[in-house]
Amino acid sequence: MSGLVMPSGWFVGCGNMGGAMVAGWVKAGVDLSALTAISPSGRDIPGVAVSTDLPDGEPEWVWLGHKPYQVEEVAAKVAPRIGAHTVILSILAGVECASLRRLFPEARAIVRLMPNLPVSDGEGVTGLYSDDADPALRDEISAIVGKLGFAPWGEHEADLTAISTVAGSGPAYVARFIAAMARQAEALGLPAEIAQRLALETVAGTGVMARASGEAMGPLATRVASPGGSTEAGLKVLDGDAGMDDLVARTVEAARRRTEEMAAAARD
Ligand SMILES: NC(=O)C1=CN([C@@H]2O[C@H](COP(=O)(O)OP(=O)(O)OC[C@H]3O[C@@H](n4cnc5c(N)ncnc54)[C@H](OP(=O)(O)O)[C@@H]3O)[C@@H](O)[C@H]2O)C=CC1
Ligand SMILES: O=C(O)[C@@H]1CCC=N1
Repeated sequence: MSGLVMPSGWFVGCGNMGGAMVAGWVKAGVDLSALTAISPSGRDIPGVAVSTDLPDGEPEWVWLGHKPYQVEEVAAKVAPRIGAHTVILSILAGVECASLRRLFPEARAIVRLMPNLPVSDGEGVTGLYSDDADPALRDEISAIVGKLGFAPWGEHEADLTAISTVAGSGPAYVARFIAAMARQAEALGLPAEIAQRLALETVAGTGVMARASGEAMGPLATRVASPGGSTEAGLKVLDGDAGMDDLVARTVEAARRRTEEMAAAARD
């Protein structure tokens, strides 16, 4: 055990993302004995007690991990069960603090988090934001969420949109990039399994190396690309019109627009 104890409470909707957070805490040795995952299906969630209904007693922390469009329905059940000491911690994409405060008027504090899936291995990114959490609560939350990886607090609520559309969605984008690299390795004649593995190891290895050295991406790429060589020829395509920057800009903008739509839906 890490000595860290999760405050008593509920994780309401603990699916792909909530389950990844629980897995990360279990690996980090966080004591989850006071946490109950609320799962309508009652399916097993390794590392945490599961209930199909809200347990008795007033929770200290309530994590919201269901889908954003379910927030009104969930709040109708949860809000009457919380007290002035309860903290709401929401991972719902787009749903703003003001919307959560409207739905949970009694809560001690409203905290928004934007995690990503690698939290399951302590390698995640989790953006944090609150209008009303005091410094002691922020420190307590940072200690727990910091066990899942990099966990910066945003200065403005809009920072969470940036974190969501880049880091929250990021593992899906990176998965597409790895798959595209693997397809090309296969097209050049490698067996599918080797092609997949080399694409994955290339991305993972580059990340590990860059994190260890702190080297910026520009010089890193330059170290690979010999002048007049093959990488330079490849980079001219990636760096050209409608290349990587344009593709990523359009991708992130589409995610940002959808985040704004989800925020607007929850404001009603
Ligand atoms: N997936 C990701 O990478 C990220 C997701 N998020 C956010 O996390 C949230 C969940 O996404 P994700 O984990 O992918 O979705 P999932 O569908 O995997 O999980 C949602 C969970 O909600 C539970 N649920 C369904 N209906 C209700 C209800 N009425 N009351 C309580 N719980 C309910 C389900 O429980 P069961 O199946 O046990 O019945 C399900 O496991 C979303 O709000 C999303 O914006 C944020 C960052 C990244
Ligand atoms: O797709 C979504 O809406 C959420 C937000 C970031 C990752 N998944």
